[in-house]
Amino acid sequence: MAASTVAASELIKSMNKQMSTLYPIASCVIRRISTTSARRHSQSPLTAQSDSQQLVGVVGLEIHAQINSNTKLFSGSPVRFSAPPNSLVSFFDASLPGTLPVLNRRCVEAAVMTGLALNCTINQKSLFDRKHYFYADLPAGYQITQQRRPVAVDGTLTYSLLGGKQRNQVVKKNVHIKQIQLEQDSGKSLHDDARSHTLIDLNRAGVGLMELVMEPDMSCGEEAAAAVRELQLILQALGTCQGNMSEGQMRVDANVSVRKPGEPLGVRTEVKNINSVRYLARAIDYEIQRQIDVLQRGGKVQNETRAFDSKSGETIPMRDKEGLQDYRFMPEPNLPPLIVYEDNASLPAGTDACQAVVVQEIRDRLPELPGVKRDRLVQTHGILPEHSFTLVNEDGLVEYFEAVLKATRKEPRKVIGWVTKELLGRLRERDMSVGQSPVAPLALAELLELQETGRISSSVAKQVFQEMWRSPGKTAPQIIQEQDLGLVSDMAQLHDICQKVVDAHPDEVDAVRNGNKKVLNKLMGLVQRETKGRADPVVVREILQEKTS
Ligand SMILES: Nc1ncnc2c1ncn2[C@@H]1O[C@H](COP(=O)(O)OP(=O)(O)OP(=O)(O)O)[C@@H](O)[C@H]1O
Ligand SMILES: [Mg+2]
Ligand SMILES: [Mg+2]
Repeated sequence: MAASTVAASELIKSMNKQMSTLYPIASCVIRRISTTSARRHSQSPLTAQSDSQQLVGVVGLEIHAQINSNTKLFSGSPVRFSAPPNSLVSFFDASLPGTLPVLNRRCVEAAVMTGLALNCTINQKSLFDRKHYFYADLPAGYQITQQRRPVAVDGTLTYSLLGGKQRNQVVKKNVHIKQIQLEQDSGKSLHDDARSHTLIDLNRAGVGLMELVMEPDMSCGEEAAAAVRELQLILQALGTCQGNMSEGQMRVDANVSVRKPGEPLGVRTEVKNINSVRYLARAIDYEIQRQIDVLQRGGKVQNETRAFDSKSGETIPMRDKEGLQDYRFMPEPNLPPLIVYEDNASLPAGTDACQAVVVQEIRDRLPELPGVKRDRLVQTHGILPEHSFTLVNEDGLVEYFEAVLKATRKEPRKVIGWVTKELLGRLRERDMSVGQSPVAPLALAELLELQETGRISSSVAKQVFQEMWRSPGKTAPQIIQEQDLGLVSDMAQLHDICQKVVDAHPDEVDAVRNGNKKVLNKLMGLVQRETKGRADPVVVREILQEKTS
């Protein structure tokens, strides 16, 4: 109690001064890392070797996703990342006496939409509860959450891994979603090691979260990483959470245990607050191996909360022991049950439709989800499944690809290489988004069209693309004209160049005449060198064949 009382009183001062408050409390690890896509599924689930061969990992995740909303869950304070400390704090967020929660409809709609996208049952009536714990960054001494009856239950997340010998087979897996509950975020404690003090920032206090609780259906870090990555894409497609893990918009608690298949679940540990997909995979695999080692040495796994240390790659016990905590759950007295309606027809007479949450309206607004998008891309454009993953993984790339396709006759299977290698490769090198590409889709389409209709060779097309990248706004025809890169169409000139090459390489010509057709490619390369890649390879081959026959 003491800690939260101090936090609340000190906060008032800090709200006036717009500066952070100092408290001596437990340290807090803060990491900033970039989001990465799940790696390929190259290994089988972790298992113990030799003597206890059948011990396998069991993984269940709790994911806190920050709801993409302008204001907090129960107050009108704005939600913004990296604002000055304690500048986005209302009296309610600071838990001043006499303040009451007002539920943000946008947050409820986001949770319902997320539930629908994950095939959940939406509870027509859900309830809010108080969960008590005492940290300086939780000034009320409790968090409002949904323990007894959450807004959505019993769903499924389908995620994919790339497996098989050639790593291009899509393996689909399911993880059950136990529930999605609405709850408040806490503030942030930032430890100042030098002064042994902790700074409290309440900007995040009261921000709306969806906690998604998954059943323990996964068995290794790789699966968990793929599931979280898929969830991140789904939330981003829905717009219900921006999913930026490095900004803490998605934080994962990994519950891990090991057991022999068919036996009851083992004792779990909970690795808290992991904010990168890559670290999640590493933390889980480390934890599975650690538990196997403990059991193999005859020890027992403790039900405890752990943290992942990204430097050492290890999980380490945290000071608070989850098992000992009593949250003293109680119904939140200041909020009525949350009621949502299936459709407009089920609204009680006199209800203002604009104030109600109507499930059917939200269902009608569901966008195309990543899994559906990938299947559609493979089916309609005939591209490989792994290319559909690359496209969907990169924000805006599907739209870019399809805009190029619309404006060129080039086959999708040929366009995909340009988009995923030439374009995406360059964007990644420079850490740029698709929206920042200096080459617009129509400009790329124009270039590809010139190649498709035989006006330039494929090697020239690559040169031109490089130039378009370097000089934004310059079109392909402009560059081709300026640098005289168009195909050499003068047949007499081509014959002359080919003749020169043939005359200068009698040994190669003999080899071709003796049936070594590969040497013809060398001669073609020499002609291309002479023409700076501007000769039509089909025509050059014909001329050379004639001259070496
Ligand atoms: N033996 C187990 N091994 C691995 N995961 C487990 C095991 N038992 C439960 N889990 C997972 O642990 C998580 C439990 O989450 P839940 O929110 O229900 O409870 P909690 O962790 O006690 O609460 P809190 O929200 O306070 O962390 C679920 O994701 C579930 O799948
Ligand atoms: Mg939980
Ligand atoms: Mg938990």
